[in-house]
Amino acid sequence: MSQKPFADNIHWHDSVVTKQDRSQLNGHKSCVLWFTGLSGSGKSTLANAVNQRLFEKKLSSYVLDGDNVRHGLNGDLGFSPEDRQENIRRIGEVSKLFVDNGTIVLTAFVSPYRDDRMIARKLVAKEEFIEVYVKCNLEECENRDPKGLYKKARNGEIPEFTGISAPYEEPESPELVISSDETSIDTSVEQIITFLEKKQII
Ligand SMILES: Nc1ncnc2c1ncn2[C@@H]1O[C@H](COP(=O)(O)OS(=O)(=O)O)[C@@H](OP(=O)(O)O)[C@H]1O
Ligand SMILES: Nc1ncnc2c1ncn2[C@@H]1O[C@H](COP(=O)(O)OP(=O)(O)O)[C@@H](O)[C@H]1O
Repeated sequence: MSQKPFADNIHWHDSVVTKQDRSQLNGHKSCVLWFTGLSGSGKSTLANAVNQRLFEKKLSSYVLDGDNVRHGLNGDLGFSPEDRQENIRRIGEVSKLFVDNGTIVLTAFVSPYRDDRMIARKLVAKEEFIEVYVKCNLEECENRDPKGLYKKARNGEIPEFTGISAPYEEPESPELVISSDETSIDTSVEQIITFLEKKQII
């Protein structure tokens, strides 16, 4: 079966209200802040802290979080490489819609495979995709173990666990690297906000 079996019968509708119109209304540009890193590295913590700062500045932003999205939209997916790819593909498409809506979307997914992250990157314009590598050594992630998952993974209760029994491919040229095992949450948030200001997104 072809990947898009109904493509011939589907037609694209351009929106009358454009992304530029929405950006003008919001007073800022839109983008994807794509947080990637090991479980426990701090993706959710940082994405939510940045989101809070943006909210306080009265900017339009939204967090898409791995755990939450897997409860609904991607509830049918597991953690095989194929399922992770589909997970990231869907999140990429959802992010694109948010960007079109003029929103700064912050995604917090392990997204361990370079090729999958590249698929998400290519869905939006070059300057709209900001890969944020939340770098944290495995030992520190295991010490944090906020959900007790590393313990379970070490006990063999969770197969294909990233960092333990499944790979994490480090980003080669991310727009931002946050060393969360060396940098405080506040300083990291500042680093990301400063980046958005420097790029004149906000
Ligand atoms: N096998 C395995 N490997 C990695 N992570 C696992 C696994 N099983 C469950 N979890 C929990 O699910 C969260 C990762 O989901 P993601 O959607 O971010 O994963 S992925 O991007 O598709 O790889 C991840 O959330 P975070 O801890 O927030 O990263 C884990 O809590
Ligand atoms: N500098 C830091 N940056 C981010 N998180 C940190 C930092 N120091 C400690 N933490 C803690 O590490 C844990 C990271 O968990 P979480 O944000 O859920 O990670 P992830 O979403 O990557 O799985 C949280 O309990 C957070 O408070």
